Amino acid sequence: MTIVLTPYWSNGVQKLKVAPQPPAAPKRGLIPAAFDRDVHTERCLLQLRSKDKGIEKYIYLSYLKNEDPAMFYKLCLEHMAEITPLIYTPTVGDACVNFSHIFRRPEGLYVSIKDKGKIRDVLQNWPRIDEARISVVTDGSRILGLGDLGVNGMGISIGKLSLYVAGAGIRPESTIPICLDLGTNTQRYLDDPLYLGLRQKRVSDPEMEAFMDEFMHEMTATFPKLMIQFEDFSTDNAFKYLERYRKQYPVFNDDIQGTGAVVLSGFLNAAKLASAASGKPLSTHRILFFGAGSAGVGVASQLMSFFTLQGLSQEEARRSIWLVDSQGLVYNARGRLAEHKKYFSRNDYQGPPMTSLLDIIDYVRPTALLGLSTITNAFTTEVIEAMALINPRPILFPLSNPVKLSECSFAAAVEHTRGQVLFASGSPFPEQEYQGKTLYPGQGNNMYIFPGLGLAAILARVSQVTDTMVEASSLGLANSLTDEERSLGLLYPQVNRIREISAFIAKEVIRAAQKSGVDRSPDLRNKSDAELISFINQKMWKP
Ligand SMILES: NC(=O)C1=CN([C@@H]2O[C@H](COP(=O)(O)OP(=O)(O)OC[C@H]3O[C@@H](n4cnc5c(N)ncnc54)[C@H](OP(=O)(O)O)[C@@H]3O)[C@@H](O)[C@H]2O)C=CC1
Ligand SMILES: CC(=O)C(=O)O
Ligand SMILES: [Mg+2]
Repeated sequence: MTIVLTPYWSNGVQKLKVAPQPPAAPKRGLIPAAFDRDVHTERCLLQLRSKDKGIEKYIYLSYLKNEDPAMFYKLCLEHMAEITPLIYTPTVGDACVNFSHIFRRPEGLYVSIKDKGKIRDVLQNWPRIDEARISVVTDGSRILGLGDLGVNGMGISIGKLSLYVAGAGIRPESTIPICLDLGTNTQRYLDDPLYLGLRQKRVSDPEMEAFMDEFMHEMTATFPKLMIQFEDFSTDNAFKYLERYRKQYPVFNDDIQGTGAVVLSGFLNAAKLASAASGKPLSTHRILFFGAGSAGVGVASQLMSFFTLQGLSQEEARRSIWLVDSQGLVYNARGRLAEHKKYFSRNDYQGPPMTSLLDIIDYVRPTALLGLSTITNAFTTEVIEAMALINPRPILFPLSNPVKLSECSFAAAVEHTRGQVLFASGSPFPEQEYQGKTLYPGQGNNMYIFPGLGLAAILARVSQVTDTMVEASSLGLANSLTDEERSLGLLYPQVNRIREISAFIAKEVIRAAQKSGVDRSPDLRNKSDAELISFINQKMWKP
């Protein structure tokens, strides 16, 4: 099927034309004599590879996506490991920072505080209302670890949705990237004549709240079959709006829940290998979080709820987790704490503030150190060596994005643990040779989770996203490692299998939705697992 998108900014007419199958042959003279679609795939790849800089490759791929979406997604699927870092982290970080400068043409929906009171009118301008199934919504206030990028955050919604299409076969015309323009507190953007957003500071909390209530209400009224992913909201708002809407609308927060799921999955696979080396069971793990924001606390909560399922009491599970923030170890006697840190705040430490990560490691003696802090190279040589001294196979997950903010590189982790590290990072690192052996880094990034989770939510037409669905996505991912991948010591499956993995995750999530009673596709209940997988595969859009 050929999809022809009429440029909707050109004449105010917004429509999608779906050409009948098979597409009409091109008119004579409009295509060169030797043009061949397969050869053209190679041509596009060569053009992409001829560019030196990541950002140039990003711009080329954006152009390709707009001009020839089928070719763009074909390249994504056939060269997933090469292209994902260009359309997503780390390159999407550069693209967002420079979004107003590299901007070519509008893509997605911009809803601003000036639209308050008439948000429905704005949403109704979307050209593909009936097809809309999934939206990634950001307010640009915490894009990756890069801070408040204002309306430039649109790049992250676009990037995540490209992965929905490539990774789970969501139809391209069913996706809506949205950036809410509520101002920005980043002065250099306010001063930049090319900046594309409103030139005002961020609105107050009550103003944002009223805006968000109207926005969510109108989204559901306009797009009744839409699933919403909240992305890269600043910490307080990430927690606040997830809690506010999660029982009312089909919505999830990728940074809290998607990250929780992906890290639990990698942790489980790492913990098996660590336990095999130490002889200690899963219940004895001690997990230190360096970074206690939306991602850190989201992951801590996910690990904790898994531990309780494994038979630990609530208190035992809570006590296996320590948080560190910009002020050091998080503990009750330290004084006033942000709401989201309170649950994991320690009540068993009374001393003076403990700020050095080395001291904290010495005190906690963690089996796993997880970085979600945005602090580049916070896992110094000494920190990595300290972890290796305590553990035969230390678990080190520097998860901050993009790659320049990673708490350590894979090379450093391998070198300072003498090849024993169990490693996953948020952005990709190259493999390493160590003593004649190739070691592979894991990529602990929510991109393994949200495509399958979102696809399941769409197919089962869920009314809400439950904790059990998120957990099912995590266990589905953990269980999708093949024997070959396990024998290579991988913690996550190879990304070129993403569609197969997404289908498996989607099946698990649909089953969890059915158990929770939040599904609204009764037909899927009668399908066997094999039938369900085959149904999911058949529903995936293929370029
Ligand atoms: N791999 C993945 O899939 C994902 C990765 N991430 C990455 O995680 C990172 C954090 O995201 P998020 O949690 O939303 O951001 P937040 O801003 O909510 O959290 C950052 C945390 O790091 C802490 N921190 C800052 N400076 C230091 C320091 N010097 N020492 C110790 N802790 C410090 C902050 O402390 P304080 O609370 O005191 O300010 C805060 O707790 C980002 O880089 C993001 O890209 C996020 C989601 C998914
Ligand atoms: C991966 C992701 O969601 C983040 O870094 O924010
Ligand atoms: Mg994010």
